[in-house]
Amino acid sequence: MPASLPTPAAPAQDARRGVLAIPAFRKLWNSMLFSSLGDWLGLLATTALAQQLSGGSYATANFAIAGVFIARLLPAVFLGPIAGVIADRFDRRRLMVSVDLMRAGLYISIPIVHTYFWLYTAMILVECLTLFWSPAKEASVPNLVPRDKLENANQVSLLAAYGTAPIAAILFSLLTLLSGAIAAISPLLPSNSVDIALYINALSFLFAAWTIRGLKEIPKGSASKSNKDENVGQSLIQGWKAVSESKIIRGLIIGMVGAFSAAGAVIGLARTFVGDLGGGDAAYGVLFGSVFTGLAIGIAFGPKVFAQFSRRRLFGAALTTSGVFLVLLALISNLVLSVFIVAILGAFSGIAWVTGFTMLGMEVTDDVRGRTFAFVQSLIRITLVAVLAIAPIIAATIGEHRYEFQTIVLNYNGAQITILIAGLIAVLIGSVSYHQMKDRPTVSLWSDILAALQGELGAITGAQAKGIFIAFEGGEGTGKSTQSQLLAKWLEQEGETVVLSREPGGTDLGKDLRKILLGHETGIISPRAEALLYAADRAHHVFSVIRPGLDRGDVVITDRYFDSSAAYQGAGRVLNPSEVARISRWATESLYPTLTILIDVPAEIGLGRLQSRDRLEAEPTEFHERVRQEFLQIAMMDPERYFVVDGTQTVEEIQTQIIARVAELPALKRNADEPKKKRFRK
Ligand SMILES: Nc1ncnc2c1ncn2[C@@H]1O[C@H](COP(=O)(O)OP(=O)(O)OP(=O)(O)O)[C@@H](O)[C@H]1O
Ligand SMILES: Cc1cn([C@H]2C[C@H](O)[C@@H](COP(=O)(O)O)O2)c(=O)[nH]c1=O
Repeated sequence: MPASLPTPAAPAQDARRGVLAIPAFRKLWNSMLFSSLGDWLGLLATTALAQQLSGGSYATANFAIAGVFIARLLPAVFLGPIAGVIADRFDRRRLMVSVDLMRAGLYISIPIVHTYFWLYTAMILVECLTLFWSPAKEASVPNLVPRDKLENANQVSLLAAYGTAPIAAILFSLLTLLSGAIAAISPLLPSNSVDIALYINALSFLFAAWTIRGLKEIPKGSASKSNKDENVGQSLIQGWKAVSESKIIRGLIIGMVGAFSAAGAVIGLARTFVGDLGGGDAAYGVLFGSVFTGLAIGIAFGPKVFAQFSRRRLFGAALTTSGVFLVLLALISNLVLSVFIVAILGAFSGIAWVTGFTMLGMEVTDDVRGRTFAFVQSLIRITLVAVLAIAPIIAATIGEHRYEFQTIVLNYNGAQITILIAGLIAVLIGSVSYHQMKDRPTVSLWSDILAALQGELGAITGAQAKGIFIAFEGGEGTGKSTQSQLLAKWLEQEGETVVLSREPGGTDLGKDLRKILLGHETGIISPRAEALLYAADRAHHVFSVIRPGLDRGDVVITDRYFDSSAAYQGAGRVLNPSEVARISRWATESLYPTLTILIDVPAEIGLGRLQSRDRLEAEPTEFHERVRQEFLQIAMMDPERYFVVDGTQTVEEIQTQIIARVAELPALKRNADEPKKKRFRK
């Protein structure tokens, strides 16, 4: 126990506003906001233009739209990694201003030239330029924002990048509806909504150039060298080597690639799909906007709504649900319903997206995390290009079909059928992912969803810690103290710094609470008061011993933690274990152990090993048997985080099994020294 209390982390509530309060960053953010809005508008306009230029041919329209997406993605596949290195060699502010001016010029030229050739050429050039702009921007942010606000800066940057998509969609739809009125104001103004959108896009880049020009805070000269000098091929090979060892990561990547394939099919076919349903550019804008609105809702609220749900299950389940809605989208030929369906589809895709990336960050160890992300991103780009190229070919090959059943006439065109196939593939991949990563095999998905919505047991939501946190749990006399001491010794021999503590009583305050809680002289305490006293001990233990130890990178072992409360005060005292667990989650700010070792012994045997009995140990055997069953239930819910060991074996046998399990933990020094072995949680 440290002599003085650690300084608590500052509450993060105001952090997002904080970063935008920095004037230089706010200026850069404003420019990002406008150029992202313009960019989305440009994307909608160029796809609509591609369709206009097709002259009404179904096949040509599909290929033309796909061409726009491919033109936008292809440069990133080949030029992405090199562009970062080149950008680092130039003065960042000048580079960004020049790129913005050139992008503006290119967007102005598209409606003037008005040919397919120039549309694609301009798109490729814009993308190439953006590949130089983005690393220059990334490198500039740390110059404008203090280190501790970098994460918030990333959050608000993402908000600018994706949050503007639905606004652009609304704007595009409005432009389509108001283009006639705009042209009536003056003959000099363009009458075509696509042209207007492209000019607005150009203006947004001019605004960005003007803003960045005034950002004197960006230091002159070239940026420091980034670590992006691996090409896509190398990144793929290195990344695959790193991830191929883990079933979970494989499941995750299969799922993410599946999600992006389905998304690619929808994006690539959306314009023709809308056309098939009788909609025009305005409807396309609305549909596009509702996907992104759904996506934003999924990203923002999904993790909160499903906070108590196993992330692994959530990922597969969300992906499968998106697939189901994709199938519905293809089958229901109704434009209005489609808008709602794509919003829900987008929300579940958003949940899968955010859960997938969060898990990737959590499941992969620090030394290979960057590489794994680079691998996944390269794979996603390649998948998107492939799907955007293949989906329209399939749609065009299927062509337009009309089915008549007596009085009912059904029109199913290539776009719908391709979306249907994409939906079925998403359902299939989602189910594979779900089964690859499924935890808690004995708990049904439905009961898990219900429990999660009620805020029950089971999820891993706490902030990431640097060190390793191991908890020992079990009934009385099961051998927790014996085994935790033996494990601490073994870990120290392995070169780890170990903090061995216990509950109740791991702090000075806790020692006093322990006396109250376990002393016979205390007599009967109300079960709720008892639960709160244990929670108070735990809150202070986490705050002053466990968290600081983990922040230092130590291995923290605790003899009992929050499952004891769910078992003793919940099942033992017959309170609701879920409610008791909720108090513990609040007390610990959802700090979950990396691994919980449950030593299981029939209550009678454990009690028989004790020399004397304290206030709780003195409870009847039935009380302790309820406690034992609750522990077993909790462990069954999350078999990957719990290791249940039969405590009736000899001390040595138990110790060998515990060491074998702990030795697998990827964050142990011994595993970091042997990078080829056991890098991931299995
Ligand atoms: N595997 C075992 N077989 C037989 N006896 C054991 C075994 N492990 C521990 N013991 C003995 O049982 C008693 C209780 O062990 P220990 O204190 O390690 O258990 P505990 O789970 O921490 O108990 P409590 O919950 O009461 O603190 C001790 O006398 C210990 O020597
Ligand atoms: C943490 C915790 C503990 N208890 C009970 C379980 C035991 O009877 C004692 C602790 O004694 P030990 O010898 O240190 O195992 O307290 C509980 O009822 N609730 C809890 O949260």
